Amino acid sequence: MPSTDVVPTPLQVPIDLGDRSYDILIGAGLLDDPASYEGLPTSGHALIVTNETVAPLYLASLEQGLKRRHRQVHTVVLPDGEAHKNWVTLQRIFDGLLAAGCDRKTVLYALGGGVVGDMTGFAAACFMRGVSFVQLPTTLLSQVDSSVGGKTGINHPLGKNMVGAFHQPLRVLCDLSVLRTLPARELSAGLAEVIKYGPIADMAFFEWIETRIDALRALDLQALAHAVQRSCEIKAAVVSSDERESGLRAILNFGHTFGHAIEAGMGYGAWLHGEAVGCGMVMAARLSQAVGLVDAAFVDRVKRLVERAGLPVVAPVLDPGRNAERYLDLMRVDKKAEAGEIRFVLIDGPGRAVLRPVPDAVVADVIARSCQPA
Ligand SMILES: NC(=O)c1ccc[n+]([C@@H]2O[C@H](COP(=O)([O-])OP(=O)(O)OC[C@H]3O[C@@H](n4cnc5c(N)ncnc54)[C@H](O)[C@@H]3O)[C@@H](O)[C@H]2O)c1
Ligand SMILES: O=C(O)C(=O)C[C@@H](O)[C@H](O)[C@H](O)COP(=O)(O)O
Ligand SMILES: [Zn+2]
Repeated sequence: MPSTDVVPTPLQVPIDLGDRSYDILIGAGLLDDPASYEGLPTSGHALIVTNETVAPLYLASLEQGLKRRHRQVHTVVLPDGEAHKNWVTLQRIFDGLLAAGCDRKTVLYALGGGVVGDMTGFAAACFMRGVSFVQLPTTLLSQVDSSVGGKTGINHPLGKNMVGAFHQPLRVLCDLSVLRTLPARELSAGLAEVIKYGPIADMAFFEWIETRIDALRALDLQALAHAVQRSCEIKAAVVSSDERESGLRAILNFGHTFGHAIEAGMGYGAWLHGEAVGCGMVMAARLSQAVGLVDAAFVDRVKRLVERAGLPVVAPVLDPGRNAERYLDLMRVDKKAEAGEIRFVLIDGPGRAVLRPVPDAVVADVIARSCQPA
C-alpha cells in the first residue's frame, strides 16, 4: 500500500439521527491515533470484541490505547467466520461482560469485519437492555456498509440476520491502513457493496468505480478513501431518512434477496456475503430487465463490473431437483416479504431503485438463466 501521507485525514461523514447522530471517520492510521477517540465516553470498563484472525494483527495496540481512556479493558476473542454468527458465539460476549463485572456504562468496541460488528452491536443492544458501542471496521465491506446504520444481529439456519436489533454506534473509525492485510477474496467481497451504491443511488459513482476498479483491487489508498467516503455518504443519507427501514432503506438490500438465499442455501460461509450479493445484484438486474424496467445493456454493465471486481456472476444450484423452488422457499423468509409475498429491490432506471413483488414464474426463469454459465 502507498504511504499514508497521500490521504488528507481524517475524512468525516456525519450521520444525522437526532440524539443518535454520530460521525464516520475515514483515514489511515486512525485506530492508533488518540484523536480518533476524543469525545467518546471514558467509563470504567471497556470490552473489545474481535476474532482469532484479527486479534494477532490489531488487538494489542488497540488495547494499549484504550487503557489510557478506561480503567479496565477486557477482551473477548471469537472464532472466525460467518458460520459462527449465531447464539452460541453471541453468548461468549455476554459471558465475557459478566465475568469481567461490566456495568451499564461499559463501552463495547467491535474490532473486525461485519460478523464481529453485527454481533458486538447486537450484544450491546441487549446487555443490561442496552449499552454503548464503537465500530472499528477492519474489512472493506464493514467500512463501506456494515459498520454504518445500526443493523445488528445474528443468523438463523433458515434465514440470514433473522434475529437482531437496530442499535446505532457512538462512532465509526474506518482505518484504511488495516486493509493491507485483507485477503484479496475479502477485498472483492467488499467491492460488491461499493458497486451496489451505483445502481440504487449514484450512477456517476458507478462510472467512477468502472474507471478505478483495478486501482481499488490494488489497494490504492486514495481510491479506497474515496470509495469508502462516497459509500458512507450514500448510506448515511439513506439511513438518516429511514433508520428502521419502513420504506426507502430497503434499497440498500439490492442483490440481497437472492444473495441471502445463496448464503443460507449453500451453508453460511461457503459463499462470502459480498460474493452472494455480487451475484445477487446481477440476478436482480436481470429481474429488473425481465419486468421491463432496464435494458440488456444495463444488465451487462452491472455484470461486467461485478466480474471485474473478482466476484462470481454464475449463481449456484442449491437443489438440482427443484432449484427455483428452493431459492423461492429461502426468499420467502426475507424480511422484506409481506404475507408470504417476496418483494425485490429492482432498478427502475440507472441510479433509481424500487421495491416490488414479481410473479414466481418470472423469478424462476431468471434463476434458471443465472445458474447457467453465460
Ligand atoms: N449490519 C449491516 O448493515 C451489514 C451490512 C453488510 C453486511 N453485513 C454483514 O457483514 C458480514 C460480512 O462482513 P465481512 O465481509 O467484513 O466478513 P467477516 O467479518 O467475516 O470478515 C471477513 C474475513 O476477513 C478477516 N479480517 C477482517 N479484517 C481483517 C484484516 N484487516 N486483515 C486480515 N483479515 C481480516 C476476518 O477474520 C474474516 O476471516 C455478514 O455477516 C453480513 O451479513 C451487515
Ligand atoms: O443497512 C442496510 O439496510 C442494508 O440492507 C445493508 C446490507 O448490505 C446488509 O447486508 C444488511 O445486513 C442486510 O439487511 P437485512 O435486513 O436484509 O438482514
Ligand atoms: Zn450486505
